[in-house]
Amino acid sequence: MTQTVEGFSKLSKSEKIRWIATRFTQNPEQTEAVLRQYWNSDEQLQQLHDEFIENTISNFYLPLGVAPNFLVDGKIYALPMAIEESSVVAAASKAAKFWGTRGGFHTEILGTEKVGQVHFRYGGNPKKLKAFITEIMPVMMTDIEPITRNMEARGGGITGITLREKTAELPGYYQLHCTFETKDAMGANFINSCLESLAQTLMREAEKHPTMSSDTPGESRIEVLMSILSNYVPNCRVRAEVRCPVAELSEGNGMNGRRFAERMIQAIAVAECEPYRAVTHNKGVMNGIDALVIATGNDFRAVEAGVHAFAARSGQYGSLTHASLEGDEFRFWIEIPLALGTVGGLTRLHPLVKLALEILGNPDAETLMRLTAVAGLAQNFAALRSLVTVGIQQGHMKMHLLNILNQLGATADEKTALVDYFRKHTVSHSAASEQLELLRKGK
Ligand SMILES: CC(C)(COP(=O)([O-])OP(=O)([O-])OC[C@H]1O[C@@H](n2cnc3c(N)ncnc32)[C@H](O)[C@@H]1OP(=O)([O-])[O-])[C@@H](O)C(=O)NCCC(=O)NCCSC(=O)C[C@@](C)(O)CC(=O)[O-]
Ligand SMILES: NC(=O)C1=CN([C@@H]2O[C@H](COP(=O)(O)OP(=O)(O)OC[C@H]3O[C@@H](n4cnc5c(N)ncnc54)[C@H](O)[C@@H]3O)[C@@H](O)[C@H]2O)C=CC1
Repeated sequence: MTQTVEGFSKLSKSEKIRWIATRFTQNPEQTEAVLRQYWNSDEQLQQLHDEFIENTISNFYLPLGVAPNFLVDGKIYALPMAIEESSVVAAASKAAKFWGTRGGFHTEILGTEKVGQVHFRYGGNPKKLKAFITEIMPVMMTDIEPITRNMEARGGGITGITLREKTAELPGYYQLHCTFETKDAMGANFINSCLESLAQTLMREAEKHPTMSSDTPGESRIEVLMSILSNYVPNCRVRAEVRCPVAELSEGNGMNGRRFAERMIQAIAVAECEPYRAVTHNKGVMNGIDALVIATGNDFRAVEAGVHAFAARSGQYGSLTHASLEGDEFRFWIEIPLALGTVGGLTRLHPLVKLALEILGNPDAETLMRLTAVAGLAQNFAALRSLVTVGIQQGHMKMHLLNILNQLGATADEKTALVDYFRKHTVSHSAASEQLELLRKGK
């Protein structure tokens, strides 16, 4: 049976499922049953989900958890988190509880500037190009006005357009480097529409212009390659911080507060100079960030790409979080670029996203940036706190126990008994398997 297909996109949903099930799975009836099991019983709702993407055959569930007790800038929040990994929500909750009694999290928006670029080639005199761009700038702004009008009314729009010569990096390569304010939208579609308008004007005017036109009639010497936003947004940045006297750090850490603070700072110093550690350190930060980004219907690929580029901005990939100990005061903070939206994309469409935003008090984009940075900082604090004290496995495996028992096919009663047993014993896959066997043998 052939495993390639022409016109798959034109098949009905049932036909797509049948085609996939019969060609790629052992038991097509069971495959169809599993896929249908995850359909929503409300047909309209299912259709909404089907239409989010293309070739939809089912829904892919992720658990939605909630981490309560986040005191951020004097206000209490419960953070909705969509994530598949056990212990992340518990860790965030524990960190929130800890800092809630120590003044909470303090945040600051350091900028909201988004970026997009028109990449083009030009083989002529750079001075002539500069003069030409200056000359056509008013035309560009007039042409783009229908796209920017509404955003400007909200206080946003294009904030800058500069010609950048990049011929040292790549022969003939120039760009229009543009900056934007997109208010409560992440802004990808707005920015891309603006850039494509700028590119069209650039090409059109170059064809007409005596110094820019090529020898071939109807062609210009400027050739636009592509127009696209950048997901690197170092000036759309937020800072979140916690601080307290070292004496207040000892609680629950099993060690003197100053020693704990010093070990935290050392752990960050390791992540600053050792990329193998920095990647895992930042993965822990992203546990919190991605979970909130996904729950609020934002683009986690965009956030991930931008954050890691920022972590490598010095040329060496390093820690996203930082800590200091000045006198008796311990400070722990994160500075992170985040282009997020509370309008646009799926934010007003997906019922669970709408609910997640409601739980957060229907924040504007800046507030969501603040809360997301806090989620990353809290997560990193929880992970480092475990790492520099008892180790990660104790808490993580405690949370992972139910997954292990489910994998082993434990019944509800067996799970209750073994959760109780492992309150006082170290969890591992083999220990869980052994104890389940003993339980079943009645020992
Ligand atoms: C896992 C804990 C929280 C246990 O911590 P614990 O001290 O055993 O928890 P506890 O039972 O004493 O409870 C204290 C609080 O923790 C929370 N908590 C506790 N249990 C639950 C639960 N079942 N459900 C929800 N919340 C829970 C909750 O806030 C609770 O307060 P309460 O609700 O009772 O008032 C702790 O050990 C911890 O924070 N560990 C860190 C876990 C972690 O970072 N996981 C991420 C996955 S590992 C990874 O991917 C990243 C990493 C580690 O590699 C990054 C890096 O290397 O930097
Ligand atoms: N490289 C990337 O990151 C790319 C991402 N995308 C996708 O684009 C989507 C995000 O694009 P957006 O333009 O944000 O969404 P969108 O296209 O849904 O537009 C948001 C629109 O909402 C309107 N709006 C209403 N109230 C507003 C307010 N208070 N502030 C700002 N705008 C307001 C504006 O017209 C704005 O353009 C995401 O789904 C993302 O995955 C698309 C292309 C590339």
